[in-house]
Amino acid sequence: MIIVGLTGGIGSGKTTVAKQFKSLGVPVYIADEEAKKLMNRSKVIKRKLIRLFGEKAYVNDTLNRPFLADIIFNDTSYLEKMNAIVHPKVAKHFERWVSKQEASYVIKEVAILFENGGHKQCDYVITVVAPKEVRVERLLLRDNTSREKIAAIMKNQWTDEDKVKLSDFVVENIELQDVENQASKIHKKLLEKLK
Ligand SMILES: CC(C)(COP(=O)(O)OP(=O)(O)OC[C@H]1O[C@@H](n2cnc3c(N)ncnc32)[C@H](O)[C@@H]1O)[C@@H](O)C(=O)NCCC(=O)NCCS
Ligand SMILES: Nc1ncnc2c1ncn2[C@@H]1O[C@H](COP(=O)(O)OP(=O)(O)OP(=O)(O)O)[C@@H](O)[C@H]1O
Repeated sequence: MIIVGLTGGIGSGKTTVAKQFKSLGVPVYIADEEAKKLMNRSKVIKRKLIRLFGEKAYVNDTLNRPFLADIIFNDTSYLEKMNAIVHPKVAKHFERWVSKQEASYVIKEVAILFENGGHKQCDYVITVVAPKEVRVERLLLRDNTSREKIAAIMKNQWTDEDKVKLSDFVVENIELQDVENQASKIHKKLLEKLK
């Protein structure tokens, strides 16, 4: 199966672009959503996260997101340790999901791709970009968050410039209407390449 990674910085519009591909009939795997489900479901992950972060990692058996966010986005060593627990399980889950798909290609939407070398497991990579300030404003509208938290998350992510250099396709997410056109063009190009 051909795997197309779809990445971009926080608030760039990955999920918005992923929806366009879904509406074109492409199977889409949202790694972040699946990771969170696994973190709430897998006994092994739970045990390891509690060992790493303490009992507060879960409240009423549900992942304590604000508690974890405070730690990992301010201390890279914890971010790396958490990723080492969660990401291999997500990779396995993705493999199982892929094996069940019937399509020319699948999209894997993933926030962290170049940062951990994950692009090497993709046949093509699409990066979604938007100016930093636009992304911040969108996130402030969407989430109950702060500029400080967004800045802390951005610090752990590559710049758009560096991601674009290693990407096969780039979506500039400014106007929604235009995103639709860009996604359709990329879809056609991918189908052409895969003939
Ligand atoms: C740490 C958690 C609990 C914080 O939850 P919170 O609701 O505060 O933040 P949210 O999930 O909206 O993430 C905000 C942004 O942080 C970035 N981010 C999330 N997880 C990670 C990570 N493991 N490494 C680096 N950046 C990350 C993404 O850009 C994301 O859009 C949550 O992000 C999480 O469960 N992360 C682990 C899942 C994961 O690894 N996802 C990313 C790639 S698959
Ligand atoms: N072109 C656009 N114009 C206006 N708003 C947009 C546009 N694209 C995305 N948005 C909005 O910006 C917010 C962030 O978009 P989206 O959730 O798709 O980004 P993301 O990269 O998946 O975010 P995250 O990194 O948090 O997972 C959402 O509320 C979305 O509706």
